[in-house]
Amino acid sequence: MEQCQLQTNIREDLRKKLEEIRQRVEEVMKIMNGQQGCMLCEIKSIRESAGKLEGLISYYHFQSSLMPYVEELDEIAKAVAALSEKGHGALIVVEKNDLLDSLIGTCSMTGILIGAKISAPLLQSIFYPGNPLHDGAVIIRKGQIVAAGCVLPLSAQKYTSERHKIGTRHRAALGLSERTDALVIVVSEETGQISFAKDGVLHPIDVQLCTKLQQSEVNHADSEQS
Ligand SMILES: Nc1ncnc2c1ncn2[C@@H]1O[C@H](COP(=O)(O)OP(=O)(O)OP(=O)(O)O)[C@@H](O)[C@H]1O
Repeated sequence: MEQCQLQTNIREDLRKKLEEIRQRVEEVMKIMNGQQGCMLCEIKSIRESAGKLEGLISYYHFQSSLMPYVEELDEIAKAVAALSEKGHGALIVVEKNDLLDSLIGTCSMTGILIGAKISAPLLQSIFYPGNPLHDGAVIIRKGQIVAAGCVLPLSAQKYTSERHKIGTRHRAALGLSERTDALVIVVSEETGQISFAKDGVLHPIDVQLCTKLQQSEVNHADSEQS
């Protein structure tokens, strides 16, 4: 994982969530030692808190791995948060050092060249259901949406590490991330879950939570300045 400096409020939130988990683990230990209580309920809470923690850390990891390659991270985050809220499926590839020409336009039988500046409204319209380009992946290179409707190689993996069965959109994200250093963002049409695939691993992320946190960081900085 890249070295990253955590924003103060994100670090605070991580600390709170870890503390919540620690307290729950202590409760489970007490129940094991004879104290009255519901062990299953405590375990369920630990799982929920760990899931939230994973979503937050994943988002931070997502941000820090993309920052050197795209300046318009906020536009991408806004677009995926909106797509997730509306239940519109999406697949967005951010090219890093490995060139993805073989997937794009003239070098491929699929994919339509676009060549437009990255913007949240454009990404949302591309993945609007029924739009001729909504199937397949968008490819982002150096601040531009270079192509849409691109077909990615599928991974042979059919399950995530939690043994959840995954469909072809997620397998396409994994497939490209297994073969190149690209980071691939997926929004599930079925669940609205936002994930990213990197180095052959799929990580769920909590964009809404982090958007709120970033907003409160900006407000906090503004109020400190005034
Ligand atoms: N090889 C591929 N390259 C790019 N996009 C693909 C590829 N295979 C499937 N897709 C996209 O995924 C869509 C089908 O998603 P499917 O429901 O099978 O997968 P899923 O992982 O369960 O996703 P969701 O959670 O959104 O339903 C297709 O309509 C297409 O847009």
